[in-house]
Amino acid sequence: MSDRIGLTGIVAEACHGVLEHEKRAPQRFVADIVLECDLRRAGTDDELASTVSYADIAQGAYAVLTGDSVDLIETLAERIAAVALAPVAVEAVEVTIRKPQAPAGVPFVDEVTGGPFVTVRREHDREVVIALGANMGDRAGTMADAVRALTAVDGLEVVACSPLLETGAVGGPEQPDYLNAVVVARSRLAPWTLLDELHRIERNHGRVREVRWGARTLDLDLIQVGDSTDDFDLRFETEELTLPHPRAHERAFVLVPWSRVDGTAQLRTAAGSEDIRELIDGLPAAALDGIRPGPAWDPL
Ligand SMILES: Nc1ncnc2c1ncn2[C@@H]1O[C@H](COP(=O)(O)OP(=O)(O)OP(=O)(O)O)[C@@H](O)[C@H]1O
Ligand SMILES: Nc1nc2c(c(=O)[nH]1)N=C(CO)CN2
Repeated sequence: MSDRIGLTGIVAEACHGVLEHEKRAPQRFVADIVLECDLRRAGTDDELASTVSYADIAQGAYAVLTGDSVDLIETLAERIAAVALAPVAVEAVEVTIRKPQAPAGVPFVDEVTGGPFVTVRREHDREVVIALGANMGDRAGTMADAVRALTAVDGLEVVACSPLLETGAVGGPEQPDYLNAVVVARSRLAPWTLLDELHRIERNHGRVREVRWGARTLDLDLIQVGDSTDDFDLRFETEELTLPHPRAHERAFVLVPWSRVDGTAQLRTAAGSEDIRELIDGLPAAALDGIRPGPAWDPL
């Protein structure tokens, strides 16, 4: 993503360094931070929640610079990168730490821009679970095309894909059976950017939204974003996007293919993290009745 938010020249006097006297006599440290994020949404809705508060990042970085004394500017850069990467909108960060008064045995050009520096770049790599469904047209062909389209999304790396399962339609009007599958991927993208990509792929496959839960050429749902160790980006509730998907826990056509691609997966429900195998075991027998193997495929 080429959109960026920058903070240059955050300056603090602090006691970081390897040498004994650096631990006692404060010297200057300067941090420059570049956040890579998709700013299209914020540019349209004018909402702070769609972007990152640069003041929060600046204060977080300053707290690291003035916090615990460390030996290396690498450590400062790593800690500030972790702070800057935390907001859900941020895809990647670049952090530069300068030490313009460093005791290096040589003069530097000035006391702000000279001296040694380190730059680190870190990007998000969150697990993403995507459910696919189709019950109109060439279902298997469309599903395979959709997986290929997912592999072509910049910032999304498809890791594994479940077998195709044939499932009876749940809810909505009378309609043909579905093919369903689940893809597990990793991504640096913000969840709303991912949703935009899913909608684009749906549109390219003739998806129209007329009847709720009606028949469709292709349906791509974002089931969950983030790993179980994350705690800042797992839950997301806006008008256009709810994460984890609010109906995933009760849908055999999502849970069963997901369990085929990741048998130990957990879904974060309102009740906490739940083993998807336990969720499947808790479904009424009727929910599992209509699920059977679909055609063989190898879309990756
Ligand atoms: N986690 C999510 N994944 C996909 N769409 C979501 C999600 N959360 C909210 N939505 C919103 O739901 C809207 C309707 O999506 P869609 O047409 O795929 O619904 P559906 O498949 O008929 O029903 P369901 O939402 O029960 O799966 C989308 O426009 C999207 O903005
Ligand atoms: N079997 C099956 N039933 C559904 C499906 C689906 O993918 N498979 N999707 C729905 C809305 O997303 C509603 N009902």
